[in-house]
Amino acid sequence: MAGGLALATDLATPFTPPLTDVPGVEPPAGSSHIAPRVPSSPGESEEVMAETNGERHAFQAEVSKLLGLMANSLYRDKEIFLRELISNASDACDKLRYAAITQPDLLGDDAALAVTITPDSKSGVLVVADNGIGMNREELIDNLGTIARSGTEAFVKQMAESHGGDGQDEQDGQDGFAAGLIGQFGVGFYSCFMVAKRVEVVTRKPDEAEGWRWRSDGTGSFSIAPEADAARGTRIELHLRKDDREFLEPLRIRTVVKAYSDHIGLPIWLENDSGQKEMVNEGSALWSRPKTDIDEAQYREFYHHIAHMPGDPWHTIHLHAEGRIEYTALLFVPDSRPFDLFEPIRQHRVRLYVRRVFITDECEGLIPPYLRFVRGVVDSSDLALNVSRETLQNDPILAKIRTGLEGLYEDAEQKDRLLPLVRFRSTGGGDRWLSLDEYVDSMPEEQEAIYYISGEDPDALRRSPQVEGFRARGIDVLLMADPVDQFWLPVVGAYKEKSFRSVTQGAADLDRFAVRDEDKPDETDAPPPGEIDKLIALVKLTLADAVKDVRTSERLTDSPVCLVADEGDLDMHLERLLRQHKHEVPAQKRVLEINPSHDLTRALARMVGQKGATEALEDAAHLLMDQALILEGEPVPDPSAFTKRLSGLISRALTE
Ligand SMILES: Nc1ncnc2c1ncn2[C@@H]1O[C@H](COP(=O)(O)OP(=O)(O)OP(=O)(O)O)[C@@H](O)[C@H]1O
Repeated sequence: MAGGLALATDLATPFTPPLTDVPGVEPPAGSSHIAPRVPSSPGESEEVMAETNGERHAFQAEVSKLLGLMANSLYRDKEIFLRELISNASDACDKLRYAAITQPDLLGDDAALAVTITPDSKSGVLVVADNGIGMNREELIDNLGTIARSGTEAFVKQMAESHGGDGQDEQDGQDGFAAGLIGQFGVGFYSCFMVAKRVEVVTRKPDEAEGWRWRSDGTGSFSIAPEADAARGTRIELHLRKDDREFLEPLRIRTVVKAYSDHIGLPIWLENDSGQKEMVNEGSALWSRPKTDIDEAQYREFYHHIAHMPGDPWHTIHLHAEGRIEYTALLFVPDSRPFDLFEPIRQHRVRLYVRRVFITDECEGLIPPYLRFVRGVVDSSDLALNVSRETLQNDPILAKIRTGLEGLYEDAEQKDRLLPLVRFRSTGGGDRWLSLDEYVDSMPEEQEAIYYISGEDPDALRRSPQVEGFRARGIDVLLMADPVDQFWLPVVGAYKEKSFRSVTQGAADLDRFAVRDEDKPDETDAPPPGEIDKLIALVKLTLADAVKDVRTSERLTDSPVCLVADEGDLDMHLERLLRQHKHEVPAQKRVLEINPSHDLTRALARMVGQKGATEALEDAAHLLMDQALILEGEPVPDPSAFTKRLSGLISRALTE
């Protein structure tokens, strides 16, 4: 999937060269901006070419790929294209309504913002029009030529990551994967190519005299030309394919609007041939309706509209706060992890409205960063409509709303309420998810800390050498396998006065816990303690700068060695995580711990001081270190030396 990977990394870059910049396409004489005819496929492309005398632009490569997918889609819920167009139209009206707060002239004598759907069965054209904010030439190129939309970007990324990247199997319709995702994510404007062989967009901004017409047949390029007499807003004309003309039937349109767009807070009109209009949606913002009037399907649709997430809401919170301040919040907890959870800006995605007028979806501080997976809207009756987006963060009313949102949305002060809700797996708990209370209640009396081990894979963590000694003493260790664990643990520090302690860091302090009988080492064969100390000294000398220290271990029962971080040093898993995220981390030296009861250690200890054993012991010291690295999933620094030493050791053992 070579193409797929490139696709995933390039998505954020808007790239829409005029076709004159595309290699192999010569501009016509005397013109630098009027692009030539594009080598086109027969049929519809020819038709567009003949009509068009505007500039021609190539779609960003990812868009072309997406369009190919759309055009060949066997996706049965094609109707979602209408949801996407209505959603865009409604956003465009929201934007104009907001702009008109400070510039009322923008609305002129057309203040009734609405979406109008007009089917024309004779020409086979379906029009979805709004009288919203419109687009100028540059916006048209940026918005309808590249992928800038977060949801669509995530869709293409998933497609690229899960497949061969050329999208071929999806295009063949053999695979339900992409089709499923189209419905879940919604792929915005481009989804109209599922039903249209050609799309024309006529648009004008409220404060500009010049309008524009964008056209494309969805096969690699689009054209843009000035349009005289364009009405304010945006009018999308879909030249439907023969097989998709069902979307011209009023009954079909009504049903689709009702199913997907009923919650939209402005009227959606259906206009018939004789110009009569009927409103086909409820027309009031969903969150402003009483809870009892809303069913689950409506909440679900609103979630899809607002969240651009696959799946359904896992939990819905709809609250009207009354009293000193009034606001409504409709918030959703998604049922899967949002794709942008680890973006560095940690921006939340809750939209702020003031009395049904959309203000911003970037209101810093409305939701704390750690709850940025929450989706939804907050609508306040108390904020001033002309509140500036820049000063919002310091607004005292907003501060009250912030604390009022279920009370959970305050940072550190809320940790005592949040921590009891968190569940963990543990070394002793099998598949069970433990609460911290359960863990603390079952701790042996002498245990003072909550032990945990962090890494990527819970099963691998269970098998880690560092937990052996804890298991042997009946001490449960929590498995922290989520990357985010590394970040909250140092901040939270303790629960019910028991500090969190990594078992891969610092001294284990296990001698006050009794080892279970079945795990007790056989002491009959143990070398005198002095010999182990000599071995430790030899290993330390041999490994020199490669380790911070070498010491005997209490943590190990079955494995001969393990690595741990020294007290106060960076946790080994956190170090790896930071490196993966391209953070500069100074090289950390680790402590090598050796199991004094292991047969191998005992055998080596007995060799110390024997004549001619030094070379074999030095090889063994390196091999012990390499083993410990392998157990940590770390690369061995010198693989060829490792192989040589190992082969030497095996052949010596075999020939002796
Ligand atoms: N009817 C419209 N009026 C004005 N601008 C529009 C309209 N339709 C689309 N656009 C512009 O085109 C952009 C791309 O639209 P698309 O549907 O592909 O994604 P999107 O709506 O931006 O996605 P998201 O809702 O995640 O932001 C929009 O962000 C908007 O700027």
